[in-house]
Parts: sequence; C-alpha cells; structure tokens
Amino acid sequence: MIEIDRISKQYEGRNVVDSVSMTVETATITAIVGTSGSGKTTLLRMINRLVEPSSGEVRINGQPTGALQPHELRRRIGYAIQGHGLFPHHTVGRNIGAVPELLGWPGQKIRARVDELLTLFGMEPAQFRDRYPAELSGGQQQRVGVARALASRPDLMLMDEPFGALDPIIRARAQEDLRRIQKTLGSTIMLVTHDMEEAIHLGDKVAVMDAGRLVQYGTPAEIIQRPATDFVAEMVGGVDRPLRLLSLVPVSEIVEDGPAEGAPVQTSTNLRDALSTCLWSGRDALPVVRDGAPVGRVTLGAIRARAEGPE
Ligand SMILES: Nc1ncnc2c1ncn2[C@@H]1O[C@H](COP(=O)(O)OP(=O)(O)OP(=O)(O)O)[C@@H](O)[C@H]1O
Repeated sequence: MIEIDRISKQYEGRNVVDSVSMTVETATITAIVGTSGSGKTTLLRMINRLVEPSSGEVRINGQPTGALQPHELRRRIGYAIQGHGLFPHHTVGRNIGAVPELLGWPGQKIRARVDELLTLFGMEPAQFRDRYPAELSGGQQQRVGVARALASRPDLMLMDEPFGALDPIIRARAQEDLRRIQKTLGSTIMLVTHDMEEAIHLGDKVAVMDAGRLVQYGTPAEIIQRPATDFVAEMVGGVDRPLRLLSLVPVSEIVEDGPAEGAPVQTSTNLRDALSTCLWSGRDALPVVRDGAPVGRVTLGAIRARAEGPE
C-alpha cells in the first residue's frame, strides 16, 4: 500500500502541489489526470524523491520514503518516462537489466529476468535481446522502457505519460499490454496522463488534479457518474458520458433469460460495443454466449436503463 500524506511542493512561494493525500492499494493502477501545469509530474516525482517535497510524506508499505537510501528507493520504485529514456549505446538486454545490475544481481538471474520480461511483452528474446534502441520501432522502445522499470519487481511503478509519444493504434495496444502485464505480475502502478479517456480506460482509480489540488479520487465509474467539480465534469465531457459508462460494464452484468436472434456477443463484451451491435444490426436483443455456450440475451432496453445510471 502506498500512502501519500498531505504532500505539498512550493516553487517561488506558490503551491504547485497543494496538500495532496491519497492511498493506493497494492496491485492496482492509479491514473493521475489533469491539464498541463496542474502538478501531476511534480506529484509523481515527489513519490520517488526526484523532487523533494516541501512538506508531507509518502509511505510505502508503512515506511516513509524519506527514511530510505537512494539505492533502496531505486529498487522499490520503478520509473518510466515519455520518450523511454533508454540508453542508446546499450543493448535492449542491458537496458532492461540496468537496475538489477546496479543492485548487484548475479548475471544469470539478470538474463533470466530480461528474457522473462521480453517474452511478457511479446518480444522474442533471441531476436531482440542484443539489438540497440535505434533498431526498434517506437512501440517496441516504449515496451523496453516499461520492461526496464519493471525489471527489479518494484513495490511501485511510476509512469509519466508512458504512451504520450505513440500513435493511437499502437497506443491502444500498449495500454492493453500494460493492463495484462500488470495483472500477471500484480504490479502497483501510478501513471500520469493528460488524457481522461486513457485514465478511465487504464485506472482502477483515477486521481484528478486541478491547479495543484487533488479535486477527485475515485473509481472510473464514480468519476463519470458523480464528477466532484465542474472541472472534472468538463474533463469527463458531458456529451458521451453515458457511452463511457457503458464501456466499463460487461454484458454479463445485465444478461437475462430469453431468446434473441442473430449473431451472439460474449459475456465479456462491454455494453458500449453491445449497443453499437444492436444499433448497427437493427436488433433490440442479442444472444449472449460464454465460452461458446448460450447463457441468455442482452436487450437494448436494459442497456439504455444502465446508461441512465445505476439502479
Ligand atoms: N523546478 C521548477 N521550478 C519552478 N516551477 C516549477 C518547477 N517544476 C514545475 N514547476 C511549475 O509547477 C507547475 C506544475 O508543473 P508540473 O510539471 O507538475 O505539471 P503537469 O501537470 O505535470 O504539467 P504537464 O502536463 O504540462 O507536464 C507548473 O506551473 C510548472 O511551471
């Protein structure tokens, strides 16, 4: 568990981060979102003490970060930045193994971890281990950057706009990869983004920053349904709020008994996709299957009711 306790940063007498408190549960993703200059990066960097807080403290599993030595902090907190920050003259393998090497791990253990991470990221170790960053695509470099930050199995992984430099298609893939790997490894991740869509898509919790203050901290559904301030409402965007809400809910939640015609959807399909299938195919109910076996139907009426808010 990560506890951020009334942490502030002043520059030239101005609070750029103003008494932010939040608790981050282990094995979750927290997305810190806000406009430019709202203090997101400063908040993130106070967690690994790249920026020294003016006041307040951060505790990792109960231990204040101020009491940890720099090498301890490096081991316990991974950090990945936009543009990847890879060492250009080191191979992929050395880049990923950089922190374990610093920590004095035996070579065999480093190599095993490098190969494990490359495999998790869908990059064949034999093919990629000895390449240099310049010989990789942008998406591959991004994956190596994240793999490097995860290599020492940190208690916490900090990511600053990790997908900022990627084009939208690669970005969606990269987000999915991160989700999958986070679940596999049980990592605790805090990431900064200026994109509310990305925050809602990736975060178990979303922290909205405005002018140095944490204005709302909640689940994506809470942020969408009950924005705490006009600013949050504006960031979420009023118009397609129901659609965003639907994209968070799987069909399994509102499946009911009864018949329906045509091609089925999976229980894991989200309601936004089910709605577009209904509208696209002109049906007011869709059969639902789980692992190929019929389990009932989902109706347009039930999707609409769900879009209007929780019962
Ligand atoms: N070293 C510094 N000295 C003085 N002011 C700073 C310093 N670092 C950041 N600031 C100011 O603090 C405020 C918050 O900056 P920060 O980088 O945390 O915001 P951000 O939300 O991450 O913005 P962006 O999305 O543009 O990166 C800004 O007004 C910035 O100009």
